Parts: sequence; C-alpha cells; structure tokens
Amino acid sequence: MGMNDLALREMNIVLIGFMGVGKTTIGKAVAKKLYRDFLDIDEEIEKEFQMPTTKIFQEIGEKQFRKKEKETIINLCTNQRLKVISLGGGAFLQEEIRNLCLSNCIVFFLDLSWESWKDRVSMIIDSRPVLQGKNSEEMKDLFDERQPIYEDHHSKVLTDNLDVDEVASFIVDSLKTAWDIYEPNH
Ligand SMILES: Nc1ncnc2c1ncn2[C@@H]1O[C@H](COP(=O)(O)OP(=O)(O)OP(=O)(O)O)[C@@H](O)[C@H]1O
Ligand SMILES: O=C(O)C1=C[C@@H](O)[C@@H](O)[C@H](O)C1
Ligand SMILES: [Mg+2]
Repeated sequence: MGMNDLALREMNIVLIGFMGVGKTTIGKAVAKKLYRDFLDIDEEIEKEFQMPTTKIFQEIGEKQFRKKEKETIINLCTNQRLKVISLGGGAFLQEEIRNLCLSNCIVFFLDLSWESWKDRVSMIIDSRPVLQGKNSEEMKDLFDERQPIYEDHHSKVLTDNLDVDEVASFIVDSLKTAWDIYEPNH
C-alpha cells in the first residue's frame, strides 16, 4: 500500500531522532491521545531475537541488527496503517528506510540540544550499545554527526524545556491542523 492509497489521517506517524530524545516515551503518549496502537522498532527487534539490544550487538552483531531493523520497518510501514511507530536512533542512517518512511508515513523529528541531551546519558547508557565505551567528547561527535540524517522529515519539534505530555500535545495539535487543512471533508 503506497501513500497515494491512504488518506492522510490513516497514515502511520513515525518518530525519529537521536538516542534518548524520547521517541519511545513520547510515541506512547501520542498513540494514547490519538487512540492508536503504538509500535517501537527496537522492541520488535528484541522480540524477534528474544534478547535485549545490547546482547544482540554482542552476540549477533550490529550488521544483523541493522538488517533486521530495515526489514521490520519496511514490513510495518508498508503493511500497517493508523499506527504510531518509534524508530531506533540509527534507523535513518539507512537510505532505504528514510525513503520509505518519507513516502509512506508522516515523519516527526524530535529535536533536542546537546546541552539538554548530555544530562540524560546516565539514564540510557546501559541499554544503548552505541554509547558504551565512549567519553563525552566522542558522544558529542556522534551526536553532531547524526544530526544531518534527521533533517529529512515532515515536521519537527524542539523538545528542550517541554515535558513528555507537552511534546505529545504539540505533535497531536499539529497533526490535527494538517488533517483539517488537507482533508477538510473527512
Ligand atoms: N521531554 C522529555 N523531558 C524529560 N525527559 C524525557 C523527555 N522525553 C523522554 N524523556 C526521558 O528520557 C529517557 C529516554 O527516552 P526514550 O527511551 O523515550 O528515548 P528514545 O528516543 O526512544 O531512545 P532510543 O533511540 O535509544 O530508543 C527516558 O528516561 C524518558 O523518560
Ligand atoms: O542510535 C543508534 O544507533 C541506536 C539506537 C537505539 O534506538 C537502538 O536502535 C540501538 O541501540 C542503536
Ligand atoms: Mg526508543
């Protein structure tokens, strides 16, 4: 099913952004506000391999993780509708994933400044293999290096100084505005 077959209101909503910006937490809140099901790609991959991401990286390798990540996203973004889907922080590194999401889904970039992000490292590091073993400078380099991949999106929200519920409300309000403008007769 391509974008042309779907009403804007039925399209999956996809959240992108760097590790720890809040894709999973905010995605759940957005789904609840819109009465939709929520899907988290990292969680789907972990279910598939029956192990946490850290263990997948150690025992099966990042390459297989990325392959499964691509297959899972292509499958869900092609065969599902009316979902809120949070991607992993590295998913948009793959051009095929970027292209498919941008043509089939509504893509929201959750933006967060480095200053705010660095205070969250301790909360997330245990479950993010890509951050493990990196010092602050190396994390900053990765953070900067990743920003351009998130620049391909339909809409973005700067989450500095907003709590989870405020970000979710902003996303829902902006979607409803777009739906009313582009599909006024639904
Ligand atoms: N707007 C916010 N304000 C404060 N804390 C937040 C906000 N959004 C998320 N958090 C917290 O930041 C942490 C990381 O959030 P979350 O796991 O949702 O990130 P993520 O983007 O899904 O990361 P990953 O890409 O690694 O899956 C959580 O502890 C969450 O409660
Ligand atoms: O940014 C990344 O490369 C990653 C982010 C997480 O969501 C997971 O998908 C995994 O830990 C890799
Ligand atoms: Mg997540």
